[in-house]
Amino acid sequence: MTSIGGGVPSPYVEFDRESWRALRAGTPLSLSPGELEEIRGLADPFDIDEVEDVHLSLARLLRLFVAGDGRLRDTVSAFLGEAVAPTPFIIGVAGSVAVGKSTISRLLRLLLARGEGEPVVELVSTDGFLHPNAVLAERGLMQRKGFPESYDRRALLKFVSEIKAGVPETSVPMYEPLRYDIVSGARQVIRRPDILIVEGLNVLQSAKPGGLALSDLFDFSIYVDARVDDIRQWYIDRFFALRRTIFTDERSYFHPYAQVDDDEAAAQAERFWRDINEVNLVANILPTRARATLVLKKDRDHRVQRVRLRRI
Ligand SMILES: Nc1ncnc2c1ncn2[C@@H]1O[C@H](COP(=O)(O)OP(=O)(O)O)[C@@H](O)[C@H]1O
Ligand SMILES: CC(C)(COP(=O)(O)O)[C@@H](O)C(=O)NCCC(=O)O
Repeated sequence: MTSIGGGVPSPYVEFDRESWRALRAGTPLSLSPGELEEIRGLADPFDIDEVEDVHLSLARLLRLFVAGDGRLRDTVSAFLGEAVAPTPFIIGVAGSVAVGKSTISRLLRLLLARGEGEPVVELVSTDGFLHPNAVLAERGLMQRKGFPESYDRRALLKFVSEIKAGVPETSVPMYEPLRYDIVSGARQVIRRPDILIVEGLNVLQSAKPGGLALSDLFDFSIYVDARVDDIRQWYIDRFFALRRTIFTDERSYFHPYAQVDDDEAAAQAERFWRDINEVNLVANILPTRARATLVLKKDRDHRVQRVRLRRI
């Protein structure tokens, strides 16, 4: 048993990369190099070793959890003497800006969808629930994008509750990173998936006293973790990669940063990191880490080096 210091036993089982990899237990690699390229985020050096060493074991564990959920439902059905309809299995993926949540979520979606019975797996990012820029500006929150108060938390909770309740169809608003804003009127339609992945900075926030938190509806949650200084560097590296790509588009909110010199761009990226994203990480996101079922800890090179799994 691992200890959390002072001799107090830890509620987690901890694995290094090698011992976690062994838990893949023959799970086949069902992903081509082309598919890996498609799901990899910009400036994320994610590679096939990462899938083989980390995510196949994780996919196996998630499938076991989904199967266990089904057995629990059978138990309740037996108790009630009538069949209880299955509800979607909900997975939350949390962590800082620029930590690589989207890549991991896209990969899990693909791996899980290729499991036995080919379940329907949907992925929703919480950015669609950000208030539009006009609302953020009116509330003085433009420098707080990504903070809990920058989201329509009620709408997000309603959406996940609807999914958990098994509604046949629902939809979520859409965010366009290029324009840095909600696309007015656009919706992503979600039709009763077997598994839903909800990815975002704040998905593990706790509720106000007496309230219901999003994470109360999760069947499994993952926190993607790394040292703050390493994430800062990844944020800046990605800002430079975006400068060479998306920011060159005149419609990009960040287009002005494609036109300044490298020193000015670096200074601006540092400011965005220090004044917005690091404050949010330290004040709001990191404190939710202990609520995750599983923590993936990345090293400086973006490679997962340790995995912590909560004892159930
Ligand atoms: N300014 C931007 N313009 C366009 N795309 C962006 C911008 N910032 C981030 N992205 C993209 O949005 C996605 C989510 O990024 P982020 O919220 O930082 O989470 P993470 O890096 O953990 O996936 C990533 O795929 C990233 O490449
Ligand atoms: C869109 C985000 C708030 C992330 O949204 P999420 O899907 O995690 O809810 C974030 O990527 C972002 O744009 N932050 C604003 C600060 C910045 O531009 O760096």
